[in-house]
Amino acid sequence: MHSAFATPVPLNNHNATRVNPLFSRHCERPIAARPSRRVPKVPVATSTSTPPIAVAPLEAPAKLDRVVCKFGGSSLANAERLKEVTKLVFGQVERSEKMPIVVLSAMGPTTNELLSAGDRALKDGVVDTSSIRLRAYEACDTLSLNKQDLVDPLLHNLDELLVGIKFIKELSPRTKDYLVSFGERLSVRIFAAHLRQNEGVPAEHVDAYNAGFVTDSNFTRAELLDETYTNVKKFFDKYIEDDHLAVVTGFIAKDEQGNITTLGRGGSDLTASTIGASLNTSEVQVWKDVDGILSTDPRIVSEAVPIPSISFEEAAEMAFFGAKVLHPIAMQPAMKYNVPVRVKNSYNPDHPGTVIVRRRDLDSSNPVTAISLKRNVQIVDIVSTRMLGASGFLSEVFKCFAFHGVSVDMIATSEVSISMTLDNTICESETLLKLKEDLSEYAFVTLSERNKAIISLVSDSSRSTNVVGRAVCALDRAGVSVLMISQGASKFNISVTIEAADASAAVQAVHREFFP
Ligand SMILES: Nc1ncnc2c1ncn2[C@@H]1O[C@H](COP(=O)(O)OP(=O)(O)O)[C@@H](O)[C@H]1O
Ligand SMILES: N[C@@H](CC(=O)OP(=O)(O)O)C(=O)O
Repeated sequence: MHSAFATPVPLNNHNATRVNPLFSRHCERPIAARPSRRVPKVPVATSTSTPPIAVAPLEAPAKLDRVVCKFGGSSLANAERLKEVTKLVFGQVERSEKMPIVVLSAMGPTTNELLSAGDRALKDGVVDTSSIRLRAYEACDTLSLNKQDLVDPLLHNLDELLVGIKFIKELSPRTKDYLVSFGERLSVRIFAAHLRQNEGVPAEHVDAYNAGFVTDSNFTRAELLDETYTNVKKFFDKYIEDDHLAVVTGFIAKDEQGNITTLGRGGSDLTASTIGASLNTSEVQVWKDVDGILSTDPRIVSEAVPIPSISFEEAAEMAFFGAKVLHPIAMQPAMKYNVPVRVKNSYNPDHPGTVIVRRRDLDSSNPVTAISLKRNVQIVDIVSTRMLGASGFLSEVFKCFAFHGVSVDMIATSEVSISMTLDNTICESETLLKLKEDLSEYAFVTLSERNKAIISLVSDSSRSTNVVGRAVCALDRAGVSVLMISQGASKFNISVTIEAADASAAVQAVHREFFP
């Protein structure tokens, strides 16, 4: 992800900003400095949080009476699950007598298996697609579908690709995107054929790039180009007119040269919200294996509770700051066109789940909506007496980050130092070393180990009184040391950097405090 700092950011001493690069690539804007409240011994920051997004005017055009339903890998583990998903799709048809648009991810762990198969071909010279083939065959056999026509051509291409990787000994990001695209391309073919042959539904599979999904060439985390919206609208208008059911691949697209790209892990959520926004549908449903968005990661806190409703901004903050439940960018189109997103459980469809809507539609009294955790974080400390009273110093620092394409999550400044956190899952160590070398020309720079974590308390400004104090006390009682604190100017998010070793204990302690 790219830095938001192409525009110089003026900051005074003791002022700070946290940068959320969610929307950075197309939205380079100055970030206002805000006065901070200090907590002793800890660098404290106020920060802008998710940048404001233009929302649709109140008198927006009437909604299209259609639902986009996205089913993730966890809802599509096997043929039995596909049958359950069929019932959920029919539920939509019954409700509105209109065909929904269905977006599918790859079945179960297929994406991870494809990546492992690529690695094995590259490193061990072994071409093994057995687990992927087995899952696709099992689904076809159980649903009485003709696997020779339906999946064999794709599986044959996949084998050829892996043989190519084995011999050329190359697995570039471009090849990786082509490789993982087989997962979604297989699932939509199987599900559409099942709806057609077993249920008599006029269903067709659609590879998203044929529906107009076009991205830049930033393979493995490509960004959608603006024309996608008009392309997609044009493409689906025909399906809506004919009332046919489209089963669309999530996650994948093509760049302008015609190479297959992907939208980053979990990108099917973004495919669904982009279709919803393009057509201005009444709702986008994202079906998972949990009862909606929970107050925190249920794998860390088993008592995590479902959140009935949450704002777009809060959901975006949660996703950006580590909650794996939604793709970080998926809220962007839905927010822009005010399309409600409902997160539901395909294993417990009667549960209302979580609805993600505009802020003003919400009604909640808890000061904290949710807690998320981001691991693999690294702290950069930049110390220089040149900061004292000097204008332009920070702009030089941020230009360096922009030049190396490194984005920053949190920032805190004092008279002579800046501390920032970086997300290591998207930073090559080589890039960081070059950045450090450049920054060292005018400051003393230290780079911590990748052993930090950020806990983010997602909250709404009107409800966030004393959240910082309570969170810090809860951490203190749990014996967790705080390294940095940042509170967004929009107060959607209060973030605390800690040692990764303390991460689970910290989340549990803070969750106990706010969700007793
Ligand atoms: N705050 C949270 N709320 C709900 N689920 C969460 C949260 N944080 C992490 N998760 C995890 O996200 C998973 C669902 O996301 P994901 O696996 O991407 O679903 P899918 O593949 O179906 O799209 C859940 O099984 C849960 O373990
Ligand atoms: N299959 C892709 C895209 C995706 O969105 O998957 P899921 O919906 O299962 O999170 C992935 O695993 O990243």
